[in-house]
Order: sequence, then C-alpha cells, then structure tokens
Amino acid sequence: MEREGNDCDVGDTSLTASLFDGEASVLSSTFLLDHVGEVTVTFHSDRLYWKLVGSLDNDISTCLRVKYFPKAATEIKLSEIYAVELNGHGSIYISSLPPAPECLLLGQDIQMYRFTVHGFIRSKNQPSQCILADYTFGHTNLQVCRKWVNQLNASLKQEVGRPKNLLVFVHPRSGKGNGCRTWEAVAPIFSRARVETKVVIVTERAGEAFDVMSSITNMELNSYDGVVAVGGDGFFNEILNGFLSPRFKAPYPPTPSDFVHVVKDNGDSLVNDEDEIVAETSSKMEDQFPLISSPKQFGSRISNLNSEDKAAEFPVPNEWFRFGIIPAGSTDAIVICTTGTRDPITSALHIVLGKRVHLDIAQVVRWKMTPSSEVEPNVRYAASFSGYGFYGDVITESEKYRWMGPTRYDYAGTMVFLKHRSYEAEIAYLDVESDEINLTSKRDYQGNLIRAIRSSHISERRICRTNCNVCNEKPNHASVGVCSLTPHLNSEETRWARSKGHFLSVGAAVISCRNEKAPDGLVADAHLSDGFLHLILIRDCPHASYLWHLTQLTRRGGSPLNFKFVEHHKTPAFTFTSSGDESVWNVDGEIFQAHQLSAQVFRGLVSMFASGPEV
Ligand SMILES: Nc1ncnc2c1ncn2[C@@H]1O[C@H](COP(=O)(O)OP(=O)(O)OP(=O)(O)O)[C@@H](O)[C@H]1O
Repeated sequence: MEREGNDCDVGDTSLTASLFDGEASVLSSTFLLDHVGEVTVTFHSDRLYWKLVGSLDNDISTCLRVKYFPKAATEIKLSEIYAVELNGHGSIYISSLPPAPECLLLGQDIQMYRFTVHGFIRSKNQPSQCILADYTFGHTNLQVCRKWVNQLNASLKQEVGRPKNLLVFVHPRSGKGNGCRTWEAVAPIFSRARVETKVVIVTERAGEAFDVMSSITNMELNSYDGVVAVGGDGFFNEILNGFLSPRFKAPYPPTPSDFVHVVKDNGDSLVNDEDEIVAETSSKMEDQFPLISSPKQFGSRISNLNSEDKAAEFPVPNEWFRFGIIPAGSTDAIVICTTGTRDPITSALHIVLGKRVHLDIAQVVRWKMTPSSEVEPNVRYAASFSGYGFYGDVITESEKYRWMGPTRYDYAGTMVFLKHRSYEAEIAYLDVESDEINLTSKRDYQGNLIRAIRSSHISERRICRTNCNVCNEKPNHASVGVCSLTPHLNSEETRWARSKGHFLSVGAAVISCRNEKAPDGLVADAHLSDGFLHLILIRDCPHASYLWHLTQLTRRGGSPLNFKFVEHHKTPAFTFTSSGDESVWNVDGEIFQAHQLSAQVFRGLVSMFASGPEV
C-alpha cells in the first residue's frame, strides 16, 4: 500500500494529512471541520467518515456546566453528495472544546485552505424531505485539499445516472406567481453539481411549452439527459404532451365493439339496462385501430421534422431521458407522489443525484367533442388524473378566478359543490381478472353492490413507496414493443364491464394524487407504475352524503371510497360516453371538452428524476 504524508501547522495544532491508495482505495487525512474541530477524515468505498481527534468522549461534553450532545454528522454516503468544491483560502470556525460543536462562545476563526462537501440530510419529521448540509474542511496545505476534491469528484463521476445536461422550462405565473424565484432558489444546486442547465423558455402564454417541446428536433433532444419543469401539474402536462405527441407511436385505447361505430351510425349513446355489467371479450387493440398519425392538440407548431432529424431517432419509452419537476404550482400532486414532499430543494436534489422512478401515463382519446360533432380522434396524455363532472366543473369555474391564485380552487370547489349537478353517462371498463387486483364495489345484474371481493383485499393494501415492490414487479408474460407497456391488456382474461347512470363525477387516477388538501390522495393505494388506472365513479347521491365523501378525502386515513354511491374499479382501459347535459374533462388540471372518449394506461412510459415517497 502506497502512502503519502503531508504535515502542516495551524497555530498549536499539528495536522497530518495522509493519502492511502491501493487495494482498499482508502483516503485518509486530518482536517479541521468547520464548527466541529479537528477530525480525521476517511473516504472508503462509498462513503466519507470523520472522527473527532483527541476527544475523550465523542458522545457527550460539558460547556459552562451544560451538557452538549454533538449533533454534527460523522459520515456521508457518496450517493448523498451532490458536489465537492475547492473554496480557496478563508476562515474555518473552530470551537476551543472540540467535542462540543454547539458551544460557539469559546471558538475562534482560523485561516486556511478549504473545500466543501455539499450533501443533504433527511428531515426528522418528514423523511421524504431533504435538507441541504455542507461540510467545510480546512487544511494549511492547498495540495491536500486539491487531492481530496479531485478524488471525490472522480468518484462522483462514477455514480450512475447523474445528469450532465438538462433543458429547463419555467412558468413564471405558476401557483402564486413564484416560478422564476423558485428556479433562482434551486439553480445554485445545479451549478454546484456541474449540471449544465439550458433555460429554454420562461413562458409568456399557455401552450408555449407544448409548442417548444414538440418542435425540438430529436437530434437536439438526444443531447440532453432530461427536461425540468418549474411549475405545477398543468405545466408539466403541457411539456409531457409536447414530448409524447410527435414521438410516441401507439395504438388508440381498446374499446368495446359497439363503441365508436354505434355513435357514428345513429348518434345514440351506448346504453344497456341501468346499472348493468355486461361481460364482453375485449378485442386486441392493435387489430382495431391504426397508429396515431397526426396529433393536433394544444398549439399549432408541431414541427415538420427535416430529413436529417428524421434520421435522428428518439425512442419512447426511453430509459435514460428523464423528467424533473420543481414544484411551483397550486397543487403539485405529481411532485408529492413522486418525491413524497412538495419541496423545490428536495426535487432539485433528486434531479442532480440522478434518481429514477417510472411513471404510468394515461392516453386519453377524445372521439367526439359534442354529441353532434364528427368522430375526430384527439389525443392527450395525463400523468395524474382525468376527471369529469365535479372535477371538470371546478376547473372551468376556477379559470374565472385565476387572479385569486391557489385559493381559486377552494372557491370554485364550494360553488360547484353547492350546485350539486349530476351528469348522465355510460362508462365501460376493462375488467381484468386477477388475484392481485382489488376489484371493488362492483354491481351484479340486479344492480346490487358486491363488496365482498374488496374486503378480502383490504388487508393487502400496499402503499407506493421508494423501491416499491408493486411497481418493480415484472409482468407474468413477456411482451415486446408497445405491448410491454400495456401488460394487463394482453391477458386473455379481460372483459368489458359497464356502469350507466347519473354521476356527480367520473374520475380516472393514474397515481394516488396526494396533495395538501387530500393527504392520502384520491386513491391511497394507487401506484406510480403498476399499469392500472383507478376509475372512481360517484353516483348521484344526497348532498350531505357527497359532503361526507369529500370530507373523507381531506382526512389522513379517511375512507372516501367506502360509500354505497362510490364505485372504484382498477382497470387498464375504459370508455366514456355522455348522454345528457355535458360537463368537461379535467386532464391533469387542464380543460378537455369531450362527449365521448376512450383511455388506456401505458405502464412506466416515462421516467422521472425521483425515487418515490419515503413512507
Ligand atoms: N406565461 C403563462 N401565462 C399564462 N399561462 C401559462 C403561462 N405559461 C404556462 N401557462 C399555462 O398555465 C397552466 C397552469 O400552470 P401550472 O400547472 O404551472 O400552475 P397551477 O395551475 O397554478 O398549478 P397546478 O397545476 O399544480 O394546480 C399551464 O397548463 C399552462 O398552459
């Protein structure tokens, strides 16, 4: 084992820095650690350790006859370090009682060369939240500091998946209008971590991010490791659609055989007897519909790719290309579900540290905008939630009060609740027979609710979390191409079931949709990447019962789905046809007017810079 030694003097303190290299790849030196004292620092395989030098008792010390417990950390994992920087010559603050770092009264400043290790610690109250933690080490020899910085940076470079180059979109008017300030607050984390960020756009209007994202050439996109959206769910949705619309070639969702054709022929909705579930074998979607050819939503500038760019492929799904969201919106449900918290610093750290989690994406296809319009498919992608009735009316109403900021949702919600409107519609959903699936309040042919199936599964509720078993589960059957994104459609056991009647709302949650108003979300046990939508049908019911359902949503541990008038179906695909007065759809917080639509979910279609909630 090779050994290098460096001796230096700081006042009365004699420091020895030693670099050990070789089989065990251990690096060890003695430094002064800011606010702590003299420490020996060791870097061994995946972490940095430090230990106070000359302390009689490392756990407890006495200062002015008060007992102090050293709070300073004593190690940091490489995976929790996002940057290491040389700081030049400057002061290191040292307590004269080394084992008592909190005892600041008796300390002194010492001038020396310094380097800082930038990392984070987890909040004790909220483990998903990361708090920045800097450790500044001082030494009288600049070369020793340099060696450490170089060694640590070389090791950080080996960390897999950390991005180098990112595109950034900022929505300045998101939420309370803090988009730019939010970006300015986290930008230093990216520059310290030496992640190049190109702020392509600070938007001036709705739809701009979609236009830019859909126009970027594949060649340019290939030079980035991902895209960061500074804004809310709606803003992310725009970027997601701009990304997927021109690049993701997938079949339309499967539908029951009478779906489009019946409507086309006579304009009637697809009705069977009220509250009836009809079993029907699903046809394979690839046989039914052509590939999506010309996405025509949002803006107008989907680029005509030139021949050079056509040659530059950008495959979707794409393992290395990821999306990050720095929360600045009004709800930020996607950030809360993917990082476990609503904190710009935590999100920025998840991005620079190169975390990865897959996210299901719903494809929502509008076939007819109004009862009299032509069949004209129009595709949207949703990452969190699509809802009709109550949810559509709230978003329509809230747009009138955008000036109120996030409180517009409370105001609009109250107004819509008071109106208590229900809408006649029919929903057909793919009923996938599997032990794993917690089928809930189904109806039998007589219209009686069947709840027995649900109760047997309640104890098995598995909440989505970091390294989630459900999301990481491989489908039983190996499928390839687009089919691998729709594993639950490929089963022979699927059949169409239907629900028809008057609904206060029809909702399809891709993820749990946790937010500050609904701490468990709309569906507590929804997963980020299990390939299922949670269809929630709220039938017309007394006003007070509906209020009770909404109240349950606002409670941690509430049971919003446990009502007679609530149907909850876990499904990979569904169709919807309105047959009376019309509401609109709310797709990830954006209005989507549709009389008839079909939807399916693609399992783990995109990757996020996140690791799931630490619950
Ligand atoms: N400069 C802009 N001015 C007005 N609207 C914009 C601008 N840039 C983007 N938008 C639109 O604003 C919509 C809402 O933005 P965003 O989702 O960031 O905020 P929010 O609605 O306050 O938050 P959340 O979606 O989390 O509830 C986006 O879908 C986008 O179309």
